[in-house]
Amino acid sequence: MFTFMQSVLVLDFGSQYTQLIARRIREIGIYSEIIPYSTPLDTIKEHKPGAIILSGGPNSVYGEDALLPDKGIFSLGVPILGICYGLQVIATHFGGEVAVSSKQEFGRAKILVDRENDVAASRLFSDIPDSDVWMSHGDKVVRMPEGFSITASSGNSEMCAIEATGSKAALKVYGLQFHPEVQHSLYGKQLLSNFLIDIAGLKPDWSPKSFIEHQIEEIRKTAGNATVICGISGGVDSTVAAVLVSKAIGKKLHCVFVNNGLLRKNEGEKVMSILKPLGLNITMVDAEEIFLKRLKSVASPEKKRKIIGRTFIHIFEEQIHEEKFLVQGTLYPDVIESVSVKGPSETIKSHHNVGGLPKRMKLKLIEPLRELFKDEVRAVGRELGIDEDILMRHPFPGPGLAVRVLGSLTKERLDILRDADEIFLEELKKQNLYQQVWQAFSVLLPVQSVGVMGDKRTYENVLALRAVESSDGMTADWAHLPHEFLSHVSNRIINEVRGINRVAYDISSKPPATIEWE
Ligand SMILES: Nc1ncnc2c1ncn2[C@@H]1O[C@H](COP(=O)(O)OP(=O)(O)OP(=O)(O)O)[C@@H](O)[C@H]1O
Ligand SMILES: O=c1[nH]c(=O)c2[nH+]cn([C@@H]3O[C@H](COP(=O)(O)O)[C@@H](O)[C@H]3O)c2[nH]1
Ligand SMILES: NC(=O)CC[C@H](N)C(=O)O
Ligand SMILES: [Mg+2]
Repeated sequence: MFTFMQSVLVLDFGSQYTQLIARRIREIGIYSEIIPYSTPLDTIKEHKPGAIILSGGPNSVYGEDALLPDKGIFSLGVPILGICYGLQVIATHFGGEVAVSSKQEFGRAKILVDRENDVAASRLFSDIPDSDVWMSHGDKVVRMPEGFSITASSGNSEMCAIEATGSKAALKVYGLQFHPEVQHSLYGKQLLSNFLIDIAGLKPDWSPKSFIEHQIEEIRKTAGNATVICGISGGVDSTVAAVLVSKAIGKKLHCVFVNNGLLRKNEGEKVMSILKPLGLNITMVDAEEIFLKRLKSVASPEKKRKIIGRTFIHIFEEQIHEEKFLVQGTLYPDVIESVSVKGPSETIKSHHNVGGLPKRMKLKLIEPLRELFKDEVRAVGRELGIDEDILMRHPFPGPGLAVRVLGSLTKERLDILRDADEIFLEELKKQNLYQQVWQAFSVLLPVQSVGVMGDKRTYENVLALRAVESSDGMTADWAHLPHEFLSHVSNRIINEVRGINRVAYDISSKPPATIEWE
């Protein structure tokens, strides 16, 4: 939590767009943080927010399952903007009424901005024309709260934008039925900027540089003189986290790179050599034998993940001497997935190698990137002077090739996959396609097929190639790689890799598929 930067708190009522709100705010250059809607007033006050945004959400304010924030937020004197469900919370709090609408509104709608002599009646709408916005609601305000005015309407909801005016104007409370955070709301970002900069008076001073300076200060305060351990994988997140922490505490940071036998071809040496110029204090631990021994004959994807998670812990434990803190490259989407609206009880996904780690080892966490998205982490990495070759690497999951050799693992099958995957990645780089996809890899299927090679019948493995386009890994589309390219890769793999006689290309999107196969 930053207390030294002007921040915006987004109270999460469970909207699918909550992350987008936080992101747009940071694009405007202002630091923002998402917290559960039920956060107590005292905690909210500790954040010293410069503005508060109430997100949308699936519930209805008049229903039994209505989610309501601490009422005290309306007396803090901090400007508040409610979006969709957030607007409905505001309307009912101030004595208005919300009811189910006879016409639901999903998708595009046009708003008419209330104006006097061509000037928007509300500062929120200054320089915003009548324009398209994105709606997603089934309820609407049917009676205005007293002291509020309508500042924009749409065909279906007359009270589409409202705000406290007259004697209540000093409250600085605003509500929007539509979603300014989605791209389809054409002037949405301008509107958020009007709220944050003009109305709340916040300064756009969030940048990778200011982020780094503040983090270094925070990390020094947290770690004091203690030594700190960091699991480093050669991936973007742990590398940026490690460099940032080492800038703060220097050689007191001890990085551990585990070769779990599930890495890509020559990855161990590659990682050690690309990390070398960073001057970090890194120990490479060769744990291939123990990982493969424990994974022997295990075919269930969940069992594999659990064994890998536990074994990572085991290896880290062996490396611990006097360390008190553990650095992790946790990113914002991970945090959001594990802090749901109903609080920590509803964890959606626990990361393979972090789950049990802190509690069991009594290590305290340092997670400097937990507010950022991947592209923001890359921007921070760039500011830290980390090489593009590291920053633009595709994500690689901790369980590695174990979840890409489907079914039982053997070293032989891992090696077949490694050889094929190297050809795929090498060709992507050669043809300048590597940077055009979000992630690309190969999967060895537990299926054999008949082929003919040199007039001889073969009965060998099938390999699937996977390449996806995505912005955060939460949703993804299969990458439409050129047919010529796929044909060339397929040819090379079948000719050069013993044990594969057929190559398939995965054309499933996420959802309903996932990016990895296991
Ligand atoms: N081989 C490894 N050795 C040590 N730590 C690891 C290893 N693989 C993963 N980790 C730890 O697990 C964390 C989560 O892995 P994850 O793959 O999400 O992140 P990353 O590898 O840092 O970045 P990227 O998502 O770009 O691959 C890492 O930040 C790192 O701390
Ligand atoms: O560090 C990780 N530990 C894991 O257990 C894990 N599982 C999936 N992934 C990566 O997350 C993204 C989304 O993957 P899925 O669509 O397969 O869930 C993709 O980028 C996957 O590679 C993982 N990363
Ligand atoms: N997207 C939302 O916030 C929806 C709010 C409320 N449940 C409605 O349907 O109007
Ligand atoms: Mg990784």
